[in-house]
Amino acid sequence: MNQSKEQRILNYVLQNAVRGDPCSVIDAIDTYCSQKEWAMNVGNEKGLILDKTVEEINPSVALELGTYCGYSAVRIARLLKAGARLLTVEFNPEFAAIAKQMIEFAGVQDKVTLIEGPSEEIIPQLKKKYEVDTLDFVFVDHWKDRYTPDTILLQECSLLRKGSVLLADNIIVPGAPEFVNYIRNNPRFQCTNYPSHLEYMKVQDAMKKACTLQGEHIRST
Ligand SMILES: CCNc1ncnc2c1ncn2[C@@H]1O[C@H](/C=C/CNC(=O)c2cc(-c3ccc(F)cc3)cc(O)c2O)[C@@H](O)[C@H]1O
Ligand SMILES: [Mg+2]
Repeated sequence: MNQSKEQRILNYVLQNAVRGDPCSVIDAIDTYCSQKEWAMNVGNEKGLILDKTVEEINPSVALELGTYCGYSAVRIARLLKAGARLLTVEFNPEFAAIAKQMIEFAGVQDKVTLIEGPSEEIIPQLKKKYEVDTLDFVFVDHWKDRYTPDTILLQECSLLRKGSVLLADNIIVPGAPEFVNYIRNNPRFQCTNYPSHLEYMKVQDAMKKACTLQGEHIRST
């Protein structure tokens, strides 16, 4: 059976990157996906916005929704301080298997917990099963119509505290209009827009950062 695109990306990394060097893995994926086959990794331009956000927050506990091949998991994990961890959620078993190998080859497996399953099932398990108190940082990059329900679910599960930061990819392309509407009109979040370009393309895209202004829904007395 012929290989999947994701398998070809992994093979290119295994043959062209340096084991244990996350930057070489990131560069290899960007090289392959800009020269050979486009793929929906956050890419290097939006990746720099992701890097700066992670460095600014310096999270102890980070969550990623939509691992895909593990590109942004490696990008985030390489910046985490000792003892900090990234939980990344992926429900496609083939992509999860690719991402697992990508994360291990990059040498960041000690910082990354790859959880296979749908976010709507995993998020309610984070506190008890994955020993999460609250999340310092969440990178949202899964199905675009799931950004809003999962942001609501994170709040319902008391996983966001004052100061928790969400960073959402693809605000323009493919777009997440419902999420933009939800987050913009929600007094509990302070938003910042980061115009950029679609990975590997000269097409406008953007990321949106949403900072939580208050954690648990404080009942107004
Ligand atoms: C069901 C919701 N819960 C989920 N739980 C766990 N994993 C999930 C979930 N949804 C989706 N996933 C996984 O996340 C990934 C999906 C990401 C969706 N992303 C996009 O569609 C996307 C698409 C584009 C794009 C842009 C322009 C185009 F012309 C074509 C595509 C660019 C991007 O940066 C994107 O992120 C997959 O690995 C999928 O298996
Ligand atoms: Mg994306």
